[in-house]
Amino acid sequence: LPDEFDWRHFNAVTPVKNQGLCGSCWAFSVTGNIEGLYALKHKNLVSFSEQELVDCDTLDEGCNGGLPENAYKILQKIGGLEAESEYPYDGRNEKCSFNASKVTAKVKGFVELPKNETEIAMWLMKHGPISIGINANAMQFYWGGVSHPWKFLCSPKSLDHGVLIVGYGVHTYPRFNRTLPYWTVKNSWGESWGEQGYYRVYRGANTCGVAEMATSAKIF
Ligand SMILES: CCC[C@@H](/C=C/S(=O)(=O)c1ccccc1)NC(=O)[C@H](Cc1ccccc1)NC(=O)N1CCC(N2CCOCC2)CC1
Repeated sequence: LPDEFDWRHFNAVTPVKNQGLCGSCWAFSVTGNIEGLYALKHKNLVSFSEQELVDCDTLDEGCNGGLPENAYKILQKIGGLEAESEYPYDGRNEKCSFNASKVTAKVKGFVELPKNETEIAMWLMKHGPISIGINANAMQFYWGGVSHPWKFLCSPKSLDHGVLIVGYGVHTYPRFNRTLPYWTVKNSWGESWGEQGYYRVYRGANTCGVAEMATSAKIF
């Protein structure tokens, strides 16, 4: 396993987005995963529609929450995702205006990854960015660096946010002769949050439950 890897270096990640005052983090986690898969398979980075999921995913609850696995199931059923440009984001629950003829990314299923961070890193390198559930407790007061909260402050079993792993690396603190392995996580709270919209969290201890619900779509 190389020391670090980052899909942003391979044009497989769109710019950081902002979900606004809508609990649609789960939809951004899914579009980020499919954007990566699509970019790698079709050599074309397309921004995909979260609003389609908010409005049309009847298994989930739009701005009131959802789960990536439900989204993959619905996308497989209706056909797939339209581009952001075809179905732009409004950040509120609206009537579904899905148009099957405008589907760009066709979804054929999904996979649940093993709850093992080494296997997740290997899968990431081979296939692309991964949707995860995470406990966001340590994200609300995050200002940068490698987040490594104590377990009792960020239970791996209390997942409440959907985000996207785009890479991993090791941060060295030469002064203390310490190295901290981390995941690079794309959030959907805008570019002014965290490290230009990104969150680095300790890798190797299932911190905040990063390995609890790692999933990916399968696309044509
Ligand atoms: C009100 C919904 C808030 C939203 C994210 C909002 S948020 O703004 O990103 C944020 C997150 C954390 C702290 C502060 C702010 N959270 C979700 O959508 C989270 C995301 C998540 C949780 C666990 C694993 C993976 C992903 N999901 C959820 O909130 N839910 C999961 C699905 C559940 N449904 C119940 C009925 O049957 C169908 C499923 C509803 C609650």
